[in-house]
Amino acid sequence: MQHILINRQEILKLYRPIKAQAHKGTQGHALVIGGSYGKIGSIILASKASLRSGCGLVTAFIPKCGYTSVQTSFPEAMVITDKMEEYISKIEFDITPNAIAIGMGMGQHEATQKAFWEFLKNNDKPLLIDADGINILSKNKELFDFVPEQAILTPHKKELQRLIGDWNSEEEKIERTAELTESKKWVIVIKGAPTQIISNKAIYTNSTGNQALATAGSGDTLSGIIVGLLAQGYKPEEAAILGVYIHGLTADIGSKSLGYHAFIASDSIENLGKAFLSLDEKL
Ligand SMILES: NC(=O)C1=CN([C@@H]2O[C@H](COP(=O)(O)OP(=O)(O)OC[C@H]3O[C@@H](n4cnc5c(N)ncnc54)[C@H](O)[C@@H]3O)[C@@H](O)[C@H]2O)[C@@H](O)CC1
Ligand SMILES: Nc1ncnc2c1ncn2[C@@H]1O[C@H](COP(=O)(O)OP(=O)(O)O)[C@@H](O)[C@H]1O
Ligand SMILES: [Mg+2]
Repeated sequence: MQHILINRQEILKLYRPIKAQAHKGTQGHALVIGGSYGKIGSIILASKASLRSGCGLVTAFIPKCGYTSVQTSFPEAMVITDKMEEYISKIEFDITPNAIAIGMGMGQHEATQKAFWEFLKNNDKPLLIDADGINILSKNKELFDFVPEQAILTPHKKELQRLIGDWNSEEEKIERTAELTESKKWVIVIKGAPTQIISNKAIYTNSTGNQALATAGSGDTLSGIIVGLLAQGYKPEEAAILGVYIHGLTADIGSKSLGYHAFIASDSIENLGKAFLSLDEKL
């Protein structure tokens, strides 16, 4: 397996500045699906992060109870609601997104699991699966066959354990994740310190980020950044690599003034501008 360090030099090979002639219609439309009663914030963070990563439009698909909070806290987002108040029961939409992220804050209600299954069967868009999307997959391994090649999965340690079972060493963890990646042709982002991405017989280790990210919603924000890049047409592996690097940079930049204690996931979103600008700087 090839080992690659994700550093500025590697990132500049794949980062594309936004063209002067761009408009919201050319920048891509991200759809963020998830949330449940008490966890609508995850979708606010993810959808904000996607728009602040350069995509042109974002739609949030959430249960009804989240409608006012998303529209109020983030007026730039469009919202489609499920017919149920507190959880997602059927994923239907009349838009044509360029990429979809699903699972953040979604919960695992029986009806949500069914809706997720139906969604997987019908979806043909570039896809990121996080949090409860991964948890539902882990409980129903027969669903693996409906997850398309090139899907990005973003488990943290516990979610990865649910997905592949426990491991006895770091080597075994990487080996088993690589086997899964290889057999399904997925891109797996193993979140942690550092985050590692396994894709197409290579392992990419990120060089940005710090303990400021050890805070609620950091992963939801990362999912939003990656789906925003996917919607702009980055290939899944590129979107995962660039997304993880930029997410880490927001913490490296933000923690200089906030420190590690006070930094929260919204500060990642606040610092996305500086993070992207740093890629345009000539060093
Ligand atoms: N504001 C919101 O709406 C939030 C919603 N969230 C959602 O809440 C749901 C539950 O997610 P959780 O991840 O909290 O629950 P999980 O039960 O999946 O994971 C939490 C456990 O994993 C452990 N863990 C996580 N990362 C680890 C690492 N790198 N190394 C070792 N252990 C690690 C934690 O210590 C904890 O015991 C998800 O759907 C998530 O998206 C969370 O993102 C928190 C914020
Ligand atoms: N000590 C750390 N150093 C670097 N990155 C970290 C650290 N702790 C957490 N992170 C990052 O923060 C994110 C946490 O994701 P996750 O656990 O899914 O959060 P949540 O579900 O609350 O949104 C991951 O991207 C992870 O790599
Ligand atoms: Mg998470």
